[in-house]
Amino acid sequence: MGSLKIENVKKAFGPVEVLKGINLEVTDGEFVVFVGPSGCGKSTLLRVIAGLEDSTSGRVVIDGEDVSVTPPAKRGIAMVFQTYALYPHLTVKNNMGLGLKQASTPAAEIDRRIGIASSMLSLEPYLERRPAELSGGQRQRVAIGRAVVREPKLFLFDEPLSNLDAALRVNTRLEIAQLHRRLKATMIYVTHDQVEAMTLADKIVVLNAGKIEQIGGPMQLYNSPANEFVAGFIGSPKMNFIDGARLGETANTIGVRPEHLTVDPKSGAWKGTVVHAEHLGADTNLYLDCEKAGLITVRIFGVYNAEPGATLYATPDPAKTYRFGADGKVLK
Ligand SMILES: Nc1ncnc2c1ncn2[C@@H]1O[C@H](COP(=O)(O)OP(=O)(O)OP(=O)(O)O)[C@@H](O)[C@H]1O
Repeated sequence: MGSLKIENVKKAFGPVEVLKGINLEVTDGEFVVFVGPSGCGKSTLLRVIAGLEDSTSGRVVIDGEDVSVTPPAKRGIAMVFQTYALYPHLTVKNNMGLGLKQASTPAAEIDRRIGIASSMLSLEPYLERRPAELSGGQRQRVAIGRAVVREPKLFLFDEPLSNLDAALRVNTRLEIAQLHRRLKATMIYVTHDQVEAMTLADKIVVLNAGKIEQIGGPMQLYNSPANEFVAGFIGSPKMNFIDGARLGETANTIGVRPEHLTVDPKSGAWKGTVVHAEHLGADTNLYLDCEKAGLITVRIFGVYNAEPGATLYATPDPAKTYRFGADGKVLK
């Protein structure tokens, strides 16, 4: 079991309040991702759940038990850090087993659990190596393995892929997704990368300046963002925001995703000039400077040849256009 309830958690460092009243429920087996820009408080929230940081007020409840003042080691959690935090002088096997040994787990049980975890994470060939003899990706798998053997109620991941190169990040992301499916464990994962959030999460918590902007499944946030912040944060390239007044609209801002615009050289809603074309192979990002809408991004599936300076018309899909009020909230 591994449910979590966060009740009105606030955290201040001196006069600065970095968590401004967080409420959240995580059910057993869920994969929840905290995402938001740098400094929004996601790591602090994770550290409060882990007990590495005391909240200023509010409660953390794990499996129905208030653990707000319980020391980290007694909360039934295991944390995986960005920096791996492995002991350099210990072998992979001993790094993975150390926590269990310290908790006086019988040696046969430690071996059994290391066997299962190392097989899941393809670490069997490296058990006798030391961290310095491993690649970054392998080290992170050891850090994940060390969490797995503890059979925690909650797995906490703090930007675990940030130190890996792009290809390894994709591989390790896939491994974490498969691990979650196999273990059916509750996982809480912090990242500033919206792609990681979209690909891993059952539920995404979008944080901004110490507050939750929206909670929802990846597609819910993509299709029905509650406000301009979430609309701009989820999705890549970012949603285009256009001043409503420029388009003769009553809404303060009009939002349209680059993939929900089409282009035509002869006619369309917004006449523009090609500023730049990015050829990504599978698709093309066009940057258009439009008379009405200003500088916008259009994403076209496949290859599209457009010379800078050429005239193109962009047309938004009206069914996929968002309207925002002056307070940034989406208008229904
Ligand atoms: N120990 C501390 N003392 C004072 N301020 C802190 C401390 N830890 C974090 N902060 C501040 O709290 C805010 C939130 O930090 P936090 O690390 O939670 O953000 P984050 O969303 O995880 O950002 P990042 O993605 O950059 O890691 C930041 O402004 C940070 O400077």
